[in-house]
Amino acid sequence: MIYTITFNPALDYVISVDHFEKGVVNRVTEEHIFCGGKGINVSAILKELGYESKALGFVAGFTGDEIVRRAQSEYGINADFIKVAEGMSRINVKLRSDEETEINGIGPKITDADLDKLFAKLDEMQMSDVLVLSGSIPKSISPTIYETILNRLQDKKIFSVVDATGDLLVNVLKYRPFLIKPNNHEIEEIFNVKLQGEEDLVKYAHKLQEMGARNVLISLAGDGSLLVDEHGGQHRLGVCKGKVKNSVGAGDSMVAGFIAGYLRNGDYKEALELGTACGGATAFSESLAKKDFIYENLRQLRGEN
Ligand SMILES: Nc1ncnc2c1ncn2[C@@H]1O[C@H](COP(=O)(O)OP(=O)(O)O)[C@@H](O)[C@H]1O
Ligand SMILES: O=P(O)(O)OC[C@H]1O[C@](O)(COP(=O)(O)O)[C@@H](O)[C@@H]1O
Repeated sequence: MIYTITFNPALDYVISVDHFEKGVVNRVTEEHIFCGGKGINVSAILKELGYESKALGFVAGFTGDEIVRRAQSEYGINADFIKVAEGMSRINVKLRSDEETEINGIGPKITDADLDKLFAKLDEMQMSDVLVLSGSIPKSISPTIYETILNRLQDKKIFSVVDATGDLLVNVLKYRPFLIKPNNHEIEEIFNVKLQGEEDLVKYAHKLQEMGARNVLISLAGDGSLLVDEHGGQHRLGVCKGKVKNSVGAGDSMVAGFIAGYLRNGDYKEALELGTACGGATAFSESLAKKDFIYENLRQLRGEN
């Protein structure tokens, strides 16, 4: 079974404004609301690819109810969220204008008793299950929570996938996650450097492996991605061709596609190609990508069209 955890799900409020200006009233020309949060997005794309998963995490308030409703009705995923008493789930604003700007909210208060309920669900995990830990965590939780979870599951020999930023990511590397997927900006933040080219990408991927990661997938938005696999293989791939509509969720889609591609027969090239097709298909869609469009992008990427 595949489990995803979204500690801080959100309603993504995606708005378009012509030439956004600070300090004045801006009028929205287009608006959409989607159910979001990294783990939920991963579960949604896995479902498109034919893989069931259990989407775990915490929700609160009316926004939390709406997140669960949409996760089930729009994505058809098995949403097993814990409802917490205080606060509300986030509304994350995604502003599309001359530049893309994101404003991500804080999230509800999660108590130790709430966390215990999550641990009880995780205790059901079996050997070879996949656990996807992705996204930020609400301020009310200790920043060591990802470590706590992986430490707790250490003896179960699960495959863990971590898509998070800063210390949240760095501190779990000692648990040898199967896959991490930082983007280039996150690498720069972690190592406090400015990446200077392809050689630097390989260099920092190797550093992350030395720190414990097994497979490192660095995503580069419109410039594609680099995978350094645990056997030392380097795979550099470009992107699918298309017109970008909304790149929110492209990274999560790539993670889902990579997992599904890998689960098919353990082949890294296939995993990276399917991840790239999912990332591209989401970037070229108004919301998360649908199955047919993902496979259309995969065929285009492989030159089969
Ligand atoms: N503009 C784009 N054109 C084509 N593919 C894209 C585009 N943006 C993202 N993708 C695909 O999605 C993947 C993940 O996107 P990225 O923006 O790097 O992730 P994140 O959202 O985590 O920062 C990229 O490696 C690429 O394959
Ligand atoms: O938990 P974080 O880091 O605040 O990110 C949450 C946001 O990331 C998303 O999951 C999209 O992530 P990506 O664009 O990186 O795939 C949104 O749905 C959500 O608003």
